[in-house]
Amino acid sequence: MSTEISNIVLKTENLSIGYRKKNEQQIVASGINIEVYPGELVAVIGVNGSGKSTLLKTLSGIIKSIDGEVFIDKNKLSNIEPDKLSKDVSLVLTEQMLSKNLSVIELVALGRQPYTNWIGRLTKNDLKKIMHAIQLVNIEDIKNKKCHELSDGQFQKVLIARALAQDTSLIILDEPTTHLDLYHKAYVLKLLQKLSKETNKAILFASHEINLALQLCDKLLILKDNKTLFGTPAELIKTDVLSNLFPKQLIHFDKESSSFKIK
Ligand SMILES: Nc1ncnc2c1ncn2[C@@H]1O[C@H](COP(=O)(O)OP(=O)(O)OP(=O)(O)O)[C@@H](O)[C@H]1O
Repeated sequence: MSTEISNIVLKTENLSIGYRKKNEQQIVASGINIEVYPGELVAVIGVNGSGKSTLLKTLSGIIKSIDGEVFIDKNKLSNIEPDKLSKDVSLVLTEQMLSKNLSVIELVALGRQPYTNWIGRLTKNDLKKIMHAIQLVNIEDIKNKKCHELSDGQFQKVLIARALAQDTSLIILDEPTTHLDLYHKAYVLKLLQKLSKETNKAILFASHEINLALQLCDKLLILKDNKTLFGTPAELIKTDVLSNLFPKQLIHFDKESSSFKIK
């Protein structure tokens, strides 16, 4: 086994995702085979309803897969205890059920929950990790503000800092650029790219920002009509998957500029 293979953070084998209702199965996507290594930034791309959120929920253990396997740090996801999983994977969801009455530093500190004792006392090491996470996303100037005082872009950075404070090898984010303007979309995705390289964490996110993802990500997973394709931007551009992603009468993929254009 090569060193690279032995370092794999996330791997899926013939994964099928979807929902079970009584005796019925609704398969959303199948044949998902991905491999994500430390320091890689990976985007999950697909039209509305293609299964991006379902996949992220499956990879983070919120819902069970229909078939196939997920491995996190080479352990079968189904065998990982919840306590251990919260030290392996951090999850950033768009609609956070969090009290926005918390200050920024208090919210980032929640990332240390898997490590603190039952009264939640923070050790010196916890405080060090919290301050380091705040520095990494460059939010020192707002650390004492209440979360309800923040813009959507600032709040997204705080959620990313909380995931960093959780100190997991894998960070999963569901649509981290929702509600952001073009500058802040690019800023947040560029920040994720920088963090993946600086911290050597694997970062996987679902997004509709395909042009940005093609420029910034190491690999992309495309979900389309229950099928999936995984590869580097260069590999995917060589195939027809991008040209066929949207109805051609409105949007086409320009191979020369590696971006989507409106007709
Ligand atoms: N709890 C659920 N039970 C049954 N089916 C669901 C459930 N949640 C989602 N679905 C269905 O699964 C499919 C994929 O939904 P999902 O939310 O994963 O797509 P998505 O790619 O994240 O969409 P969007 O881009 O709109 O956020 C859709 O057909 C949706 O209706």
